[in-house]
Amino acid sequence: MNILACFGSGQSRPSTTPSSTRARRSTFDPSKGARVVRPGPLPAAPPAAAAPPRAALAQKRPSVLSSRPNSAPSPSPSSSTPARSQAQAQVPAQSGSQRREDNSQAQRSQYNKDNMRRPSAVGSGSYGQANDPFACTHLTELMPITPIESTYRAHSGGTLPDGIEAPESREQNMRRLYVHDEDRVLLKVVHYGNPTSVGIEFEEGGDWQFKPLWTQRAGPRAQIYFHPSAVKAAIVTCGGLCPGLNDVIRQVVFTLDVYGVKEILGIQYGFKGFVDPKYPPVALTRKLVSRVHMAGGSFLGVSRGTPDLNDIVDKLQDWGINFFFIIGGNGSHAGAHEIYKRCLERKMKIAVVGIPKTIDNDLQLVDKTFGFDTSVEEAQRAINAAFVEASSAYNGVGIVKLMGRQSGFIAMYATLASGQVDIVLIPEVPFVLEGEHGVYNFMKKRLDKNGLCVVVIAEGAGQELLESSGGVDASGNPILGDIGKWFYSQVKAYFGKIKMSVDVKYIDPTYMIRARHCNSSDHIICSVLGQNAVHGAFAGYTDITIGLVNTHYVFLPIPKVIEVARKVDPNSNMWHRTVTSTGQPDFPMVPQKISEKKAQSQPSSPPKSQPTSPKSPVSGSSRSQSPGDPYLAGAIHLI
Ligand SMILES: Nc1ncnc2c1ncn2[C@@H]1O[C@H](COP(=O)(O)OP(=O)(O)O)[C@@H](O)[C@H]1O
Ligand SMILES: O=P(O)(O)OC[C@H]1O[C@](O)(COP(=O)(O)O)[C@@H](O)[C@@H]1O
Repeated sequence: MNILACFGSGQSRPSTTPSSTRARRSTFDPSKGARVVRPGPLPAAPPAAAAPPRAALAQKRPSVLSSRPNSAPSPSPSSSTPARSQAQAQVPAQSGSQRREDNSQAQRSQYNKDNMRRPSAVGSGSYGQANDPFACTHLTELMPITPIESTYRAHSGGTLPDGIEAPESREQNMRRLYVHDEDRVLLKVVHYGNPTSVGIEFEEGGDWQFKPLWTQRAGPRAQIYFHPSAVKAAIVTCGGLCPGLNDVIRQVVFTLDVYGVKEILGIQYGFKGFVDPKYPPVALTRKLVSRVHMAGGSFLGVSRGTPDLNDIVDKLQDWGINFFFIIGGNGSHAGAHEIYKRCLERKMKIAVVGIPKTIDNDLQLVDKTFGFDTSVEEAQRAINAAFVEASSAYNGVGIVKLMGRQSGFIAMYATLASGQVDIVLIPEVPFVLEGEHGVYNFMKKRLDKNGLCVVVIAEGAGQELLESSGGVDASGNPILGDIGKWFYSQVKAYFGKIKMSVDVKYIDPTYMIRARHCNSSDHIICSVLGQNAVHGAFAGYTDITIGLVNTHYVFLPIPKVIEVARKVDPNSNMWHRTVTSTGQPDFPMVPQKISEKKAQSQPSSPPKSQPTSPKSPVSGSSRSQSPGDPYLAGAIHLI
């Protein structure tokens, strides 16, 4: 691939990795870790040698407050002086820059004291607990490192020259630039009032009590664990395309540049770029990436397929990489986690940071992934075209197939957004086509009533109806049968059989929705994710990814987000809203009358501590996922 294809001809070609760096194999040397450039001004870190091993911390994490070496010291109980006067009181005759630093420290301490909320103030739950599932791995748990004062200066773009005293207001601003390591974001914000509440999730054992789960707030820290001049970063984009990839790369590069990092490598064509000598890494600069966000795709290239991860780790070591940013989905994050573990075995001081990319939005825990909004927006164009065609034709039927191999988020959101869809079919909600309660019959009803019918079908829907190849792609993802084309031919056959004249149009915008550049909302998400990935690495975290949780950006441990791919919950409010909007009924696989159902099993009150299946006679879409009662709600609806 011509790496500059998307920039036009006026730019110079990026240089490839210098051979000298390729030849050098770096080994971890604690003494050459982070260099302290300005001793003193920040709260002292605990002695490096005292850093407990990771395993011990995982077992015994008494409090996040004390487990992080860069936690600010607890403020003295007697100190109640306002930040400014306290800071002034502590400053003897000093140089301007020294005084500025001490002021800054005192103000930060006071600020922390004033603003610190202990677990008791925010409720119990995961915060600071020994088994906190969202505690992120910090490099100091793995090896001794001494932090330094952050070089990130978002306000000024650089430090003031020595001898020039900053105005007080600037110091105050700086104090507010950093996120404290103890800041947390609540993961689940709904406190369910009853076990039948829609969307409720049950813990093991059927516990539905509200348990606060806290995630770690992302953002720049006052102390960093790598000196920018010692950082060599690598960025890779893996998996399928997604709008916004270039935006994320751009912001990672910009933010590294603001910290002062000079060496940034772009790995070409995903993980393959580590092992294919035809595509060596390219040197990335602020100038080179400044306009890449205007184009879709990834200017570095993407790929699927799994090269030997040891080869990748060899290359990271050979090239001296100590920041590794992986922009990818579930598969890439699984790879990132494996790479982190292998780096750990080799005692490499490296921050492995993921940035979730999945157009399917199928990543656990986060509000949404970047590019998803854009794909939903682009899908509107296809749905609208289907609607226009259908509404202008005699008995017009428009069918749109949308991406979503194993989850129907794009189809669901695009349907809700468009307001032009009669039926949406997704992988998570099985359906029957034939019969009184099947899809075809409902299509006929809509045609009889409105003269048109628009159907959105996710590519992973109804796979059980098709002959699948059973194969997998290079990354191990299942290769699906083409449900869109198949459904199109079946619809034509059905209406032919019942001798009803229909005009069926089929639109498959699959690659159009992910090949475009992103919309404004995604530009913003990409920017903040990219920036926070760099903040996370400098803050010393590893094996983390960045997510948007309840509108806040957080660091999440990679293992938590890849436990299982996210799917549309048919018991969720959002699915109910969607079918309320389309007006479609359930298309149950095994339609049964409620009387038959009752005869089969005498329902008793649910066993203690077991979820009660929520039933919604209105939408009929609230399907219990418990095996004994699969479609009771659908049966109620049909009566
Ligand atoms: N379980 C896994 N362990 C290690 N690496 C994986 C795993 N699954 C996928 N990968 C790697 O991640 C890359 C992207 O995975 P893929 O499934 O294609 O996309 P995505 O990351 O979007 O899910 C692949 O090139 C492959 O090398
Ligand atoms: O044809 P390709 O490039 O394998 O991509 C198609 C697949 O990628 C997806 O978009 C998911 O990929 P990502 O999770 O990597 O974004 C699926 O919806 C779709 O089946």
